[in-house]
Amino acid sequence: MGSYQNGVGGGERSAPGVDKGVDFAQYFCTYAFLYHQKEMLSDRVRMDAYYNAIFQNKHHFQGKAVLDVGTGSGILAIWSAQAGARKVYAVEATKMSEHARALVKANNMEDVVEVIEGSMEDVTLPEKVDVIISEWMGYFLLRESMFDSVICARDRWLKPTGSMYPSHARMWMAPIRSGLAEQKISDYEEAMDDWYHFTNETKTYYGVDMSVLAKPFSEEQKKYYLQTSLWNNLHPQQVIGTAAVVKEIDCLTATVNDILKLGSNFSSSITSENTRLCGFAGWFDVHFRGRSEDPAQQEIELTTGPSINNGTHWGQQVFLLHPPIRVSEGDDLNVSFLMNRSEENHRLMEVDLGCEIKQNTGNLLPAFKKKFFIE
Ligand SMILES: C[S@@+](CC[C@H](N)C(=O)[O-])C[C@H]1O[C@@H](n2cnc3c(N)ncnc32)[C@H](O)[C@@H]1O
Repeated sequence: MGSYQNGVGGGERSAPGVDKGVDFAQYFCTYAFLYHQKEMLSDRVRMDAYYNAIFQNKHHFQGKAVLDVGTGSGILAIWSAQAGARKVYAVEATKMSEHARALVKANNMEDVVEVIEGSMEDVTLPEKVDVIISEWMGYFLLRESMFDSVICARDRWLKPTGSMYPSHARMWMAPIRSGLAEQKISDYEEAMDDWYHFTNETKTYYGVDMSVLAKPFSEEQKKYYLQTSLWNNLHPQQVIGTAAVVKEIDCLTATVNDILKLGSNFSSSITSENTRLCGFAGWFDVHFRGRSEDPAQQEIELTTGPSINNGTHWGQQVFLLHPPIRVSEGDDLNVSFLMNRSEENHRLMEVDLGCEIKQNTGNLLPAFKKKFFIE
C-alpha cells in the first residue's frame, strides 16, 4: 500500500527472540481463514459489547481518526466508520485483509476505511489517531500475546489525548467443583486404550506393522496431559468460593514488562457446603470506559466469566487438581498464582499455582503446588 512500510524485514519492534516466519506459521495462519473469523463474529456477547461500546459512545468516534489493530474481517473498522469516524486505518497481518477490503467496499465505506495489510509493528500511518480499537484478547486474556502489538501501536500512533477501546482489563480466578477432573482422567485413559488397541490390532496398517508402538503412554506424557489447562464454559454454580482479581491492566499505560510475567497471591473463602475442590478457573473481563479526562458516556463491560447462558468463545481456562480435595463452607484458601510466557512459544503461557487450605475448624491441610500449560 503506497505510503505504508509493510510486513517483512522490519523486525526491531517484534517481541525479543521471536522469529517472524515461525510466528506467522504458528499463530497468524489460522486468522487467515474465514471459519476462524466466523467463530468470533458469531460470539454474540463479544459482538454486542463492541457494538454497544462504539455506538453508545459515538462522541469518541465522530470526526475522529481511528486505528483498528488486527481488523480481521473489518467489522470493528466498519462500525467505527458508521459511528462517524473521519478516517479508519484497519491493519491486518494476514490475507484476511482482502476479505476486509471487500466488506468495506460492499458497505460503501471505502472513503473512510483504509485496509492495510501488514504487521502493526511495521506499518507507518500518515497521522496520529484519536482512538485505538482492537479485539486482542486470548484465552485467559493474555494467551496469544497480541496485546504487545496494541501497546506498540499505542506508543507510536495514539495522540496524547486519545482513547483505548477497550480501556481496561482484569483477570479473575476462583475455586471450582466439577466432574472435570474425573472426565480428564478418563479421557486420558480412553485415549491411552484407544492408542493401544489401534496400534496392537493394526499389524498391517497400510502395509506397516504398528504393534511396536502398542505401549502405554509414558509417565511424562501423562503428566503433561494432566498439566494442560482445559477450555470450559462453566455454570456459575460450579464456582465454590469467592472470585479474586489476579491482574488489572490499564490499556492506556500498561507496558509489555507488566504482562511478560505476572503473579499475585490471593485468598478465597469457600462458599459451598461440603464439596470437592477440583481446581481453579481463570477468566477475564474488559471495560470500555474511555480515559478519565474524556470518559465514555456509557461504560460497557465484556465478561467471559461462568454464565448461565452460552458464555463466550473464550470460555474459562480450568486448572485441575488431581485428586480433588474435600472442602466446606468457611474454609480459607491462600493461593499463589504466577504466569509466564512459554520459552518455546511466546504466545503460549505457563502457570504456577500453589494453595494452602485452612479449614473452618482451624486445621491446616498440606499445601500443594502445581505447574500448568495454557496451550
Ligand atoms: C481476535 S482477531 C479480531 C478480528 C476483528 N478485529 C474482530 O473483532 O472480529 C485478531 C486479528 O488481529 C490480527 N493480528 C494479530 N496481531 C497482529 C499484528 N501484530 N498486526 C496486524 N494484525 C494482527 C490477526 O491476524 C486477527 O485477524
